[in-house]
Amino acid sequence: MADNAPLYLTDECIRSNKLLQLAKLIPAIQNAMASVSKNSDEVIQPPRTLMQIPSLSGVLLSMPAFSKNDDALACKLVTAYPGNADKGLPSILGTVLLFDPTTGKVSAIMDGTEITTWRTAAASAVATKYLHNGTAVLAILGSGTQAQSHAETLDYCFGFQQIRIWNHRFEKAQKLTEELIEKGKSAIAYQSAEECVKNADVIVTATFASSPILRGKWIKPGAHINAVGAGINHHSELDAELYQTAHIYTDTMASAKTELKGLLDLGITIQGEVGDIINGTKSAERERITVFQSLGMAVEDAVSAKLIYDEYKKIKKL
Ligand SMILES: NC(=O)C1=CN([C@@H]2O[C@H](COP(=O)(O)OP(=O)(O)OC[C@H]3O[C@@H](n4cnc5c(N)ncnc54)[C@H](OP(=O)(O)O)[C@@H]3O)[C@@H](O)[C@H]2O)C=CC1
Ligand SMILES: O=C(O)C1=NCCCC1
Repeated sequence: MADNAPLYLTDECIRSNKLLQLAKLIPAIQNAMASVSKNSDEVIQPPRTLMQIPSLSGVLLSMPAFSKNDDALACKLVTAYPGNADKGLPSILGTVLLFDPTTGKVSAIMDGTEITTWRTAAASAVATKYLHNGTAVLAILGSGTQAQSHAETLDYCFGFQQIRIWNHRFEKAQKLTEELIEKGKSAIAYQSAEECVKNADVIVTATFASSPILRGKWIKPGAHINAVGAGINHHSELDAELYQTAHIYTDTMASAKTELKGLLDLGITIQGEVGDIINGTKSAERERITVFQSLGMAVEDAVSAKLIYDEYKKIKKL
């Protein structure tokens, strides 16, 4: 490889060299979320393009962003193909181009699945920190990649007494539960979503469900929900009653205007961005049911890619 050729970092390289560590990732994502909500030029992040391919049940998103504080300029191209599991592939596949911000030259090309997996869970951890009202019981609906990264990341941050897992196919809930138990966590698989979330403090929905899997009437007052999954829409996993009664925050209102149009058209109010709470420009009502409606932001990918690049150069002494 020529000296000035871009680095190529695969998901396996990122994993095996531990290039993306929660201890650094979570603060970086928190700063990025805060910056997005400041009226400044710290972050440039146009609304992403989201191209549906209905005949193949797939989606292709293009996500560019610049973070001045992190000196990170990147663009992620990412696909979501819910049917990929049958083909032995992750549902979410991505590639991130990281640029030298001063010249625009590509410095690294990275697989984007690890980045997407962990930065999404890190964003939920930040939202949970600012919106939750108790962290004894975590309930996760779904048992795929995001369910696993959320179990590990939220437990890393809050040390839950119990992690409950439900999946529409029970065997998969059992499998993730066993994996978590092997890692020393106190995990239980549930056959019923209602039983799984009963009295839970923090709930995660991370599925491709296109009709509600979580109902407002099942949830205790003050519970916090990280709604991560995007089936046909980003807001299909929770029922209308929940959206009508909860205080809802998102990561970026700029994307919410189009991607959550279905909710807004129902007259549902989005209180603001999690960054507003981090910045102290809005205050959370933790005693209410709160929802972090996660959309996913390009700047999260940019700062994650920069962390990986810097860590790789450090360990390889480049
Ligand atoms: N907000 C964000 O930033 C991001 C959001 N996402 C979204 O998170 C969700 C999960 O992604 P990921 O974990 O990578 O995907 P996986 O394919 O790894 O997991 C998907 C999970 O959803 C379950 N599932 C699939 N179809 C249905 C259904 N109709 N009803 C209920 N459950 C269903 C699967 O169960 P089984 O395998 O048994 O079918 C599995 O547990 C997706 O919607 C994805 O688009 C992903 C990345 C970033
Ligand atoms: O990377 C993201 O952000 C994604 N959001 C929605 C689903 C696909 C990936």
